[in-house]
Amino acid sequence: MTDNAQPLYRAEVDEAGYDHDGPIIRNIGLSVRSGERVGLIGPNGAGKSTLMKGLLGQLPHWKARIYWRGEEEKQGGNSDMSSSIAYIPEQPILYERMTLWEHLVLAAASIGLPEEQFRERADKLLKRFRLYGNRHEYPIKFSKGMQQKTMLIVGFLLQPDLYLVDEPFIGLDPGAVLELLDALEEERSRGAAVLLTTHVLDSAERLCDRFVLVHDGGAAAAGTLEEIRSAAGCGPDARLFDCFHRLTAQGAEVRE
Ligand SMILES: Nc1ncnc2c1ncn2[C@@H]1O[C@H](COP(=O)(O)OP(=O)(O)OP(=O)(O)O)[C@@H](O)[C@H]1O
Repeated sequence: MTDNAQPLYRAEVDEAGYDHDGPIIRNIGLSVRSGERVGLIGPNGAGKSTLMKGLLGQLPHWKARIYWRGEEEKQGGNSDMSSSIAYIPEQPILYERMTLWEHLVLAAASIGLPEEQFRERADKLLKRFRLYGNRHEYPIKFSKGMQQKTMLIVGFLLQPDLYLVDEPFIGLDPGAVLELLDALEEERSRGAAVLLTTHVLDSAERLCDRFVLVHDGGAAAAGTLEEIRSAAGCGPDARLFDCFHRLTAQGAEVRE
């Protein structure tokens, strides 16, 4: 590790899965600092979504320690962690009888966002993701990409300290991907941290400061692109894509 700043968020996961018999995830450690973007990458079925579900408290079997600003999170504790995290899911979660604008009003109310700030942020995001003209329509009737953008707008509206984002690039057109990368860059400048899962390795390489490569439920490598290259035995110009293929063919386990 080159940076000694304390992580905003750290998870040390011993075991995670859907029942006690066969954990899907074993021994993965990951951390995110303020202003940092960390990519969870790995082949289909490696365990990325399972890990994300665990971090969100949605798994039946979860043996892990979570630290927020250096303090271990205890169940029933009164830390500000949960109100400081926004989750942007891959499968949109939408209310059937609410317009896009009403989704935004509800999200803003959940964090007590003042009216003026709400309108300013909402208008900017709706224009940025080209849904301003659709704001009084029902997202349940939107295309998949428009629904994905709706989830992004709701997440960005909240301006949390940490974003957990599942497969943000799938379903977006190239213009929307560029807007997403720009929006994430702006959030980084504000100091927000991002932990995302993705298969889109060229966008991940462009965006992320560090990576955790999940393979067979463990971490096959973790670190900056340079560290991933070295773990994969790749040269200094190797793309993340090439390292990914080398490492998923090898399968050594590490703990960050
Ligand atoms: N609800 C579930 N119940 C039991 N097993 C599950 C469930 N969801 C996923 N799994 C299993 O957990 C393993 C990891 O799946 P997971 O969805 O976490 O992979 P992933 O890395 O996100 O894959 P992908 O890139 O294909 O989305 C797979 O073997 C899968 O069959």
